[in-house]
Amino acid sequence: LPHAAVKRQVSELRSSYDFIIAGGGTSGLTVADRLTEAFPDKTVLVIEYGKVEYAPGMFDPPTAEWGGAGPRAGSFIFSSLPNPEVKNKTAFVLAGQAVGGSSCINGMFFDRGSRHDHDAWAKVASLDPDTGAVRWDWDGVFPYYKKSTKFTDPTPGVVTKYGYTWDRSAYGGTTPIYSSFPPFQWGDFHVAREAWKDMGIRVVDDCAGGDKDGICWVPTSQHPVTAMRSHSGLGHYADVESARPNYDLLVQHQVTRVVYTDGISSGPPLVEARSLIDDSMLNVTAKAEVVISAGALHTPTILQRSGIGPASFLKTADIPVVLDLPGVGSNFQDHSGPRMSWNYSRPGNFSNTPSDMLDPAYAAKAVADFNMVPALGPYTLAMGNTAIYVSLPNMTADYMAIIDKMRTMAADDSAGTYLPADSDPTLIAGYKRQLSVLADFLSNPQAPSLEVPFATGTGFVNINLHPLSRGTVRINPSNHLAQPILDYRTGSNPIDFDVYLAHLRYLRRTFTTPTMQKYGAAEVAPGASIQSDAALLEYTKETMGFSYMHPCCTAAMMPKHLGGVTGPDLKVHGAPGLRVVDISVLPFLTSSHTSSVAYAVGEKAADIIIEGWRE
Ligand SMILES: Cc1cc2nc3c(=O)[nH]c(=O)nc-3n(C[C@H](O)[C@H](O)[C@H](O)COP(=O)(O)OP(=O)(O)OC[C@H]3O[C@@H](n4cnc5c(N)ncnc54)[C@H](O)[C@@H]3O)c2cc1C
Repeated sequence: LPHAAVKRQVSELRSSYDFIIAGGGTSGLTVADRLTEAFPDKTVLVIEYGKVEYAPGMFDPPTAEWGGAGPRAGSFIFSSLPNPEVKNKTAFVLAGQAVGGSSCINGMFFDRGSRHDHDAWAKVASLDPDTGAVRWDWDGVFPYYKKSTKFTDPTPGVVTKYGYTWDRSAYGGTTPIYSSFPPFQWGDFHVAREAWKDMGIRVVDDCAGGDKDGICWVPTSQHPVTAMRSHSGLGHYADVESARPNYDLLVQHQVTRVVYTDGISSGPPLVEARSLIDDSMLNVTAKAEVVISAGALHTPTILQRSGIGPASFLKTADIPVVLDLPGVGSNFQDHSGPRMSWNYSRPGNFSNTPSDMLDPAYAAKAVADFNMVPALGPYTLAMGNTAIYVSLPNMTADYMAIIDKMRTMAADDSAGTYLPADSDPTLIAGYKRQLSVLADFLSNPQAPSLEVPFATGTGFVNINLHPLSRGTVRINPSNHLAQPILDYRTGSNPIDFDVYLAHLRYLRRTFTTPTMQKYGAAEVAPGASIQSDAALLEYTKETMGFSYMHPCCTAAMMPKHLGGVTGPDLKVHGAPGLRVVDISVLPFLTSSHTSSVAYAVGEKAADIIIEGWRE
């Protein structure tokens, strides 16, 4: 690391910093990179729980067990509370614990939110562009999606082979967070795509430009030549090109609290951290601001330990209330959905398929191919590159029954009964606002409700992009420094089950398309015998994937009277000198995987902060 200082010892730290960033993950390092670049005379300290990993590709596919349970190094591993609505099952969730955060361990699927997500986000957050408010609608965020990644065209040979399409006008960034298409697809990559075309789903050249209802090729966050994972620990730290003596990183420290020494109006707060090596504590002073970027599962823990959160909960956890902010750790969401599978009675002669990786000779060649320059072979594929995004109106003629239920719930007093019992009235008001905006959103034929990604083989992952159930992330009252308690509450709003069923009924049509029938496709799960709503509901509960590793929204950007935690400038309501910049600030999930959103939030936040401090 020739240009950036890695601080491992407390004695190496400066006596104070201009900016302190709690969490060196996807968003946090984006902000650190931009601030140190914009202000060479101001110092920035990032305090990160995990380790710094020098070698690009530390978490790349060749080091992982093929087809295994996925990466574990550099991860927080969670098991949620049992879900009463879903047979008391628990969610298995990972989050990144390394310099680079979850971008070090994610599936590298690099799609973006749709324009309708961001326009709805701005509505929920009560942002009216005509009033001069910071814009988080599509026009306000699209430039930051563009800025946040460097896209490289695939080679002509690869384009001809797989038919990749893209729209150059959706890109244009130069920062070394790479986005590219892999030089490999499994032999059956075209089957699901063709079947979906049979169903009338439109083909979109590139979904990165905001319009993503259709079949899309989705780039991978990987280097265009080496196919190595591109993550923020590289692109916004180790690979930063210019010298940055003002950019310090303290690793293996847990930010425990922010402390307002002279009361809440005395910001910026001190930052208190604990060494994970010897348990010693330290305080660091921020002269300008503190930015919390610890991700959706840990940002609320830092706030709650600091006495910033729902007063009723803080009291039960024996934490003095510094600021009653009911939204901290509320509004917890993740993508979820049941799976489907089928088999073929006349399988195509596809060369090659994932089962070839069970052949040691093929697997060894795959590793050798990946290590070539340029990289080749199956390991360049990460988790796949194709997906459909489908709206409710394009899925079922009955969609208005779902929308009407949402509108009724948003308008009457029942909404609160679907939130945790101790929810503050402001949270209920905010939830009603969300239901109302999401009802408009989901009735829009261009706004996706279902995503099916990674479609090769004989199984589908069905993602409900906009679940209505809301959970909580709270510190463990009996051990504040332990990992937080995740209460997913999946299915606590019963309308979600209507949506899962609509998705299943729609998607099972895939198996009867001419393309699938050419190979003798037959549905295995749910299976031909599972037809009634009751049977499908039972199937859904049995096979539900609770988390597609996109936890979000636990410090939502909404007004305080609607249960929000941050304003459009990412400042925590009522807490001077303190911002949250990470995936926690989303009011609700975007129609996408979330790393691109975390980068875009980081880029936009950095511009807001720079603007505020430019002399
Ligand atoms: C297994 C997995 C697969 C995924 N697959 C995809 C995918 O294919 N495509 C996609 O777009 N998205 C995917 N995601 C989601 C995406 O990567 C995340 O939403 C995004 O990276 C989150 O960014 P963030 O900045 O909010 O948090 P993170 O990047 O997680 O950063 C938070 C950082 O804070 C640190 N931290 C936590 N607590 C403290 C503390 N108290 N003190 C100091 N530091 C702390 C953590 O160690 C971490 O480095 C996946 C996520 C996971 C975990």
